[in-house]
Amino acid sequence: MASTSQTAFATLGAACLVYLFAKFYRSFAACRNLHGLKKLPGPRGWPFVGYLKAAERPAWLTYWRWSDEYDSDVVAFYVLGTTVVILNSLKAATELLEARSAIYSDRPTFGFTMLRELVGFDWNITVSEYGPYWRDSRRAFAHAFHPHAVARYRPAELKATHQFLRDLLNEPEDFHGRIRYLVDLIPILKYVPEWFPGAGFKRQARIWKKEVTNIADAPFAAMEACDSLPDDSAAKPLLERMLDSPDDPAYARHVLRGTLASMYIAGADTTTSTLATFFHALSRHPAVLYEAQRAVDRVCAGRLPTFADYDALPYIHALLRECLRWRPVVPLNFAHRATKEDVYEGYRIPAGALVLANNWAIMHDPAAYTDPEDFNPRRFLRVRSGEADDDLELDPDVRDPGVAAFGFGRRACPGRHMAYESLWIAMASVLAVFDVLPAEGDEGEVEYTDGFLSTPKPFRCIIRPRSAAHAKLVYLALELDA
Ligand code: HEM
Repeated sequence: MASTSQTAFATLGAACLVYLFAKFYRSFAACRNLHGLKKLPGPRGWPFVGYLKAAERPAWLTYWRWSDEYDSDVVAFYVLGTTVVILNSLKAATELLEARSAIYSDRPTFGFTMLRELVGFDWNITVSEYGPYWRDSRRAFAHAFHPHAVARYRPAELKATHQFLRDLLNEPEDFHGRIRYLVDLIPILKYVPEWFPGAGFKRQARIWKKEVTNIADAPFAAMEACDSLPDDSAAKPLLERMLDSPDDPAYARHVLRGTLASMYIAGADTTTSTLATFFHALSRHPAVLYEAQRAVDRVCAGRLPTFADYDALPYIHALLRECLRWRPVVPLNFAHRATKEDVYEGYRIPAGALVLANNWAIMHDPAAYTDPEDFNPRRFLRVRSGEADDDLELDPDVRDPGVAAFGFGRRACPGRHMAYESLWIAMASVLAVFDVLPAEGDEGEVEYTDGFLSTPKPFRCIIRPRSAAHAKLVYLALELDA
């Protein structure tokens, strides 16, 4: 006779099966035609479970191809009870994620339970639900990183850039290691100890939890240990804000701790990867290097660039835009979750659907960018009217890739202004001093990772000063900074 425990397990198992069947059936039924609305086109998969096949990698290219196959800029598939919607055009992404951001600003729970609950990652605003904690953390971010606030970090960015140039003079072959200096430019991270793990860590949940707690604690503890924070620290406005809200100091502390750590998690690899793309692109496109150097020389002959040159160097803005566009570090935008059922052009988007903008497709759209696979900063420039051929300005008719590179709506990247400015000064300064050339035997295309973030795999290039006089500019600038 079966034991009581066997019977209990069998009953429990049957109940689970019935529950799962009912859940899948409900979700499956939910994604069929309702109220006369059309069902989003896309691969169908199996009854109840849906499309279980892993998309051919990189996923953003596969999803983009589906737009041709199904003749629609919005495609969808259904997997284990969840509808995943891919937006392959800027029109669809802005219409849904920006214009209707009241509906599309949540993050998925599906797949994130482990991160949030088991690993204790719930303080990270990138994955946090659209609720009070997220709102408070975003407010804190806005306080430190709104477009006007970021100007306060410019002196620190300039000094750090000069030190970076010195490191490139001394150890040009270690440029991969050296571009990590950008992480220190996320200003509070000056107080983060060196052992601090990178965003790419991958271990089991048990080990993670300890590390994740460290990540959240380290910047905050380091900040608290400082008697007084310098003005160029992003933590300073955040701390002042916390002191301004004495109602619930423990909660304010919790928000601040999570906000500081989120800056590192979301800001480190994204920024350094864009700078690595800059070295990659320059080393493979000597004509662009030459043109960019000429543009810098015309404005800054005999000195290093500063932020006072920001408007006078449109070529550097074009170059930075092209780096963000050509090899986007977030090719498939982080998923937004629909909190309500919605209708887009007669198609039904069920509540709970995950909606992903295909940033790659938007930034390689041939209707917006001619020959999108070419690396060509000139696409963003036009000759200033009535001026000489080399007097260029940004062409307002060419779509700024920033509309997609930093995401959409209420979840759009809050660090974008700081990231943009620190990359701009780094690129202008490198061009003022260095030639960037392919290393012998390493002239081909560089491979990129195809995960959550797409970053260049290690590659070699030659970074050498344009002349002794150019190298001297770096030492002069360092003396002035001291
Ligand atoms: C080149 C550099 C960067 C790029 C390309 C980039 C791109 C992005 C993208 C595509 C998103 C997703 C937006 C969405 O879901 O719609 C995002 C989110 C985010 N980024 Fe950035 N980012 C960069 C640098 C930074 C920096 C320097 C910081 C911090 C100082 C930062 C902090 C964040 C945070 C906290 C989020 C999550 C926002 C939320 O969920 O509400 N990022 N970023």
